[in-house]
Amino acid sequence: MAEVDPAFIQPTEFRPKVKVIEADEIPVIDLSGNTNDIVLEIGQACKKWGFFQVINHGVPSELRKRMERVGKEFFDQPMEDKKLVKRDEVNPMGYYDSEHTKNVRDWKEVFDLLVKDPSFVPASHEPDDEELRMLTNQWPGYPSEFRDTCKEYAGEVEKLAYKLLEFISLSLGLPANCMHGYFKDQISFMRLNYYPPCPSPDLALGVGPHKDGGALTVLSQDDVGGLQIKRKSDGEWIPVRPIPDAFIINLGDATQVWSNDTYESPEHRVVVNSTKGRISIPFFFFPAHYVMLKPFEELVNEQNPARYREFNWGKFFATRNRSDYKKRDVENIQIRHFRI
Ligand SMILES: O=C(O)CCC(=O)C(=O)O
Ligand SMILES: [Fe+2]
Repeated sequence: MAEVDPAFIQPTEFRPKVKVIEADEIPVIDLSGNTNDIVLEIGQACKKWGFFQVINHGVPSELRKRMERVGKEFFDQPMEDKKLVKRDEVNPMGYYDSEHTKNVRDWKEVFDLLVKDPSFVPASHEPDDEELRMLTNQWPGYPSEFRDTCKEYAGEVEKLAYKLLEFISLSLGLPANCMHGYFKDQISFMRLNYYPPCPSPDLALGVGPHKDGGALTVLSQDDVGGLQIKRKSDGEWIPVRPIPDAFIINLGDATQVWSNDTYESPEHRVVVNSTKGRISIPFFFFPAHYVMLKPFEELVNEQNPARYREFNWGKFFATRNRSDYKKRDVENIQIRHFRI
């Protein structure tokens, strides 16, 4: 990716401004404190931003560094070696460098892996097609510790994801474990993102503006920076400052639906720069394919009726993923399409 091919060029309204706002910051929450305080802080952060960072989260710092190192070693290989584990129409897991967000190509390379191997997802987005497809991981031979490190890291981050789900449930006034059952056959996946230096960071984006789909995302970023969140009050793009050893948490569409819009799935994007490559590792905490998404009954009443009709998470996921391979002319599916 030496110079900017027209496929990467964002429409004018999506291009990043060179000057960014530094004043406002998303909250940093210490998970070693008292549960009531944590729940209160998480509730406030979810309402205002849908984004926060956590420290003292229980994931060993050494493991995270190891994960970042093996990820970097993988991406540093020649392209022909990375292509040995390239994803294709049959297996969407593995390496690829041509993802599109909103039909513009992202300036990044990616390696995707399932947290549960195998995972089962709908074979197609067609509503009446009940066939399932089995997804499995493919692993690179180099670096040799890649597979074990990914598994160990995903296991630790999964524990953190469950813990966060409990805090979020409590912050909505719901029982701590009210969402656990949805994740028994979770289709969560983990992604290693590598954003190479870009000769025209004013024209392209690492990831275009989007919302994450699942319950929540647990994101590790290195010290380079580039993630930005769209501030609800004025639409400004606010950078999410790298904090050593903190994880960034953002809510996804499923939580927006479950909470009946008490919380929103925030829009975010990634800007790139001309000098430094960047690694980030999101863990997308996704329910099982058969889960039907709808607002929790406890959060619905006459004054506050359900804002979404019930829909199947697996079909939503399958419909969204259709746009990954090629440019499409139609807008990708969004939860607002299920609004009542
Ligand atoms: O790289 C990042 O900081 C965020 C990436 C992201 O938003 C995504 O992969 O969904
Ligand atoms: Fe995202």
